[in-house]
Amino acid sequence: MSSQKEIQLVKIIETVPSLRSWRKQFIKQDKEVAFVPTMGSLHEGHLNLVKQASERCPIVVVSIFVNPAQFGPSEDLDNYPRTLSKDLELLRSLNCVDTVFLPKVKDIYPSGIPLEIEKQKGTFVEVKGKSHQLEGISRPLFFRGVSTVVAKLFNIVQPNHVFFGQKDAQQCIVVRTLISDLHFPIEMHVGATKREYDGLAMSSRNQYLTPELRNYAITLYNALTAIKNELDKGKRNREILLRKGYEIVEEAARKVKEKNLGFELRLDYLSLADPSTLEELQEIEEGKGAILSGALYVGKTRLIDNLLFNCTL
Ligand SMILES: Nc1ncnc2c1ncn2[C@@H]1O[C@H](COP(=O)(O)OP(=O)(O)OP(=O)(O)O)[C@@H](O)[C@H]1O
Ligand SMILES: CC(C)(CO)[C@@H](O)C(=O)[O-]
Ligand code: BAL
Repeated sequence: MSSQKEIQLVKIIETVPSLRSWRKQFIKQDKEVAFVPTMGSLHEGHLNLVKQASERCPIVVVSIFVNPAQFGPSEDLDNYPRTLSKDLELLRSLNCVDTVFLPKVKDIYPSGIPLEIEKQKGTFVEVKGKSHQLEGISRPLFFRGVSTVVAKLFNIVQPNHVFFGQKDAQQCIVVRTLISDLHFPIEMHVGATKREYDGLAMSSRNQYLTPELRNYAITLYNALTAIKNELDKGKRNREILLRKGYEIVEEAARKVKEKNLGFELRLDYLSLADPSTLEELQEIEEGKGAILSGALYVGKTRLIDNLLFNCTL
């Protein structure tokens, strides 16, 4: 008998009909399928979701698709990191992924997908009421793009369980609503945010950061942590809470300016929002929770992060 651990082969599927016909066998075998949608450039945050998926289901599908519809016309679609061979290596090394789905843009968007909304044709999905706040203020078409691709991928993969990361908190809320409103027979799971040694949330976009930018990328997490500490101490007023966060960002931005580092540290927003409505809270009522989140431009790189207070996604 060989002492070597059996290495599981990872199937790579690139077309919708092949994915569908591969998927069919598990319906007949009554085996549940877990699905982890990604845009690739994988890191420990993604891999952790994949491991959770394999603990839940015997069959695991990961998709890698950089979805044009969720990028604004002046965002980083062209530069978004694409590291397919390394991604496949990482997924193989986990030894628990059955199939990696790599669809083509033309198959997901048969009518094409220009980034200008007036030129778009075809079918789009919008989760109204959960998409216009927070991230939706800075990225007005972002959740329309996410909801559309997620609905298409769910229809193609037909998963029983799907896994998303807390790092993209509003995305979790939008997808949960979509699953419920469109009656997808899917159970959603949210994995905790994986962080670097100093607390920076792992993100594919961290690859854009030079060592100098990386030193300041932690500012958002520091601001959120300071606010969370105040919450834990019993403070409940928005102004008092957020002031702590603004001070931390202002201090770091001042340092960047003084040192003449050649980039700008700019806060996009800090938010203290109701976990169900996503509306901004003036005061956190007794027994209620909040989503504490923000976005920070570190040079040209826009990073997001969040911490939860007395709530889940
Ligand atoms: N640090 C993390 N911890 C846990 N899950 C994560 C983390 N980063 C991303 N995810 C999750 O992985 C899935 C795929 O995300 P995506 O491919 O966009 O990666 P990303 O690192 O979030 O990239 P981006 O730089 O675009 O934010 C999403 O459900 C996302 O929430
Ligand atoms: C869910 C997703 C894969 C849709 O493109 C993307 O928004 C992401 O990676 O978080
Ligand atoms: N993880 C979210 C993908 C995006 O920012 O486009």
